[in-house]
Amino acid sequence: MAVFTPLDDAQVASFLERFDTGRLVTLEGVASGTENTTFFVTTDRASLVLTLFEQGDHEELPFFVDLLDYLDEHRLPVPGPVHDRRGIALQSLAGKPALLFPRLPGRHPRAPNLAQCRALGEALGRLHHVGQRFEGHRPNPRDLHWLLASHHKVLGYLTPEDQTLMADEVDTYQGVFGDADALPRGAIHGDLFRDNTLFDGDTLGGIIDFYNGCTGDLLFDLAIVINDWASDDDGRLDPGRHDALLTAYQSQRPLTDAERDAWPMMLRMTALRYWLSRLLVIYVDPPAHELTPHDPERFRLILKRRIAEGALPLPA
Ligand SMILES: Nc1ncnc2c1ncn2[C@@H]1O[C@H](COP(=O)(O)OP(=O)(O)O)[C@@H](O)[C@H]1O
Ligand SMILES: N[C@@H](CCOP(=O)(O)O)C(=O)O
Repeated sequence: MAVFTPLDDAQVASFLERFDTGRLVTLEGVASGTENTTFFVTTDRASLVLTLFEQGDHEELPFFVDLLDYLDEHRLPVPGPVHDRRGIALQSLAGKPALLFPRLPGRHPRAPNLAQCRALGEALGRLHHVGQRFEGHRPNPRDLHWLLASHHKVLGYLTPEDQTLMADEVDTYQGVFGDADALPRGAIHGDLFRDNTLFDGDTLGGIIDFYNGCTGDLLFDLAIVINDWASDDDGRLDPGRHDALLTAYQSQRPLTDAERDAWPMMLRMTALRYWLSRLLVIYVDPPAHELTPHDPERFRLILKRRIAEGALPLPA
């Protein structure tokens, strides 16, 4: 479930009076999602999504509002936060920070087809192209520094073989990604899994859940996408989806030589990033609310595949 803070019609009807979005017709809690409380709100004029922030550092919320405003102004398919009559987006409701968004059309693709991969690749390439000029700043919370500091916490829960695998990998990444300025940086989504996109048929309705958004290596974002969108059940890269995504991405932002060199290792580092974050959720820092944790094994498998098989050739 993802309604941690229940709301009633009267609370939301009164909340909506701050906006020019019409009067409440229906209020529906959204079951999916893992971190925040989400409601679908229908008014006599609009379909909206209401998010109450349940965790995280609330001081970071203005960064996410600025990022979404910026991407929306640049016509990226994201839900730009609705601003109230005074021009303010970030609100408070039931004692929690709250944002209202337009409801985007579509569903999360479970098995994305090639047209959907092309649409996502093109949108991500555009996001990274315009995101290089975004002036906000938030360090990547899941970068190499985090891997270095956090991986020790889970080693004791792993088999000796996996302990060696994880420790050796992190050591290797230090050699490859130690130079912070080597790769192009800008605004990134930071967690662009299939379930953070909505597709209406082959049309990308939008990209949601920017709360891992930050400023960091663009290649980090792209590697997260390829590992999630283009891996088969055995963790192998599917050449069709891989090439569709990367060709569309590069039509908007060609990769630099330094990025091409770093690519195989970035696929490995971002696989380990999720292996580790999922292990941390299970063993070290379980969420306050009861939720089914994501499976760490999926990303251990992907990591082992990338080590054994390397990356596929990058399209030109
Ligand atoms: N702007 C939006 N338009 C349509 N559906 C949305 C929108 N934002 C969120 N949702 C729906 O709400 C669910 C939970 O939102 P999400 O931001 O992913 O929550 P959480 O941060 O708790 O994981 C999504 O899976 C999606 O179904
Ligand atoms: N989408 C992720 C969860 C978000 O990552 P986190 O590092 O912020 O916990 C997943 O599938 O594990």
